[in-house]
Amino acid sequence: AAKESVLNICMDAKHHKTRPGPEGKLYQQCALWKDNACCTANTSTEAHQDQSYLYNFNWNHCGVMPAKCKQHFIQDTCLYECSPNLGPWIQQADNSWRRERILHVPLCKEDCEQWWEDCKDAITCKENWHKGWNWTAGTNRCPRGSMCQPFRYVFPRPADLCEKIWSNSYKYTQEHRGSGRCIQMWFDPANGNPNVAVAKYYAQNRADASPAPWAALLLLPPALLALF
Ligand SMILES: Nc1nc(=O)c2nc(CNc3ccc(C(=O)N[C@@H](CCC(=O)O)C(=O)O)cc3)cnc2[nH]1
Repeated sequence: AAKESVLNICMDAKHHKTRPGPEGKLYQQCALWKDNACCTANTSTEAHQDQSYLYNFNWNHCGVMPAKCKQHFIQDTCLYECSPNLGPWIQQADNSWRRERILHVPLCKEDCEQWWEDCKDAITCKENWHKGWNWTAGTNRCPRGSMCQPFRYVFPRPADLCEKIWSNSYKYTQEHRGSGRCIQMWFDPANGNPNVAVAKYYAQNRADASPAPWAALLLLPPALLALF
């Protein structure tokens, strides 16, 4: 049976609403989620700021991030903050700033590859952007000993970028946009939100949603097991 409880929910994190709902207007790249969102209008605006109050996170820690790369980080922020379709991948988190996180969200191949393509010449000093920064100035700066290098050295393949940058929030997949088997960071809202069906699919087919056949053995009385 479908795990209905993971459909149409918001994670318990820093800026998420308690439950999803319509927002009327969401800012620019986050507008795709306006009919049903986990973010407020305010969060959607902040997602577009270079130094937003969301996490005081600085994209420009190794010089200015090119606009064509930054649009993917904005889109990632919109998906992370606004999507009500990430329920099947919500897990407990061990961070001070959130109680829940997303883990292994199957990202469409094209979305990951375009992100990498548009960012391969951008510069960073870290592979995991969640941890290990120097925050003494109030925003993230490169820690001592970490070198500013092009993304293509820090993240040799698209999968390295999509998976490692946010502690495995995403899983790189071979699934294509429109297949109904992967989450899209970008979509045309005129055709509805394609991630609704993807969440439904994975809610029904998750490994941990139905017991493995061998689990039935646990139900055998111990005495009967002793006979074998
Ligand atoms: N897809 C996606 N998944 C995410 O989990 C995600 N998370 C953020 C939030 N980003 C950040 C980055 C750094 C810190 C931070 O304060 N890091 C500290 C450690 C804090 C702690 O874990 O207690 C550091 O050491 O740098 C917080 C949130 C933004 N976009 C995301 N996008």
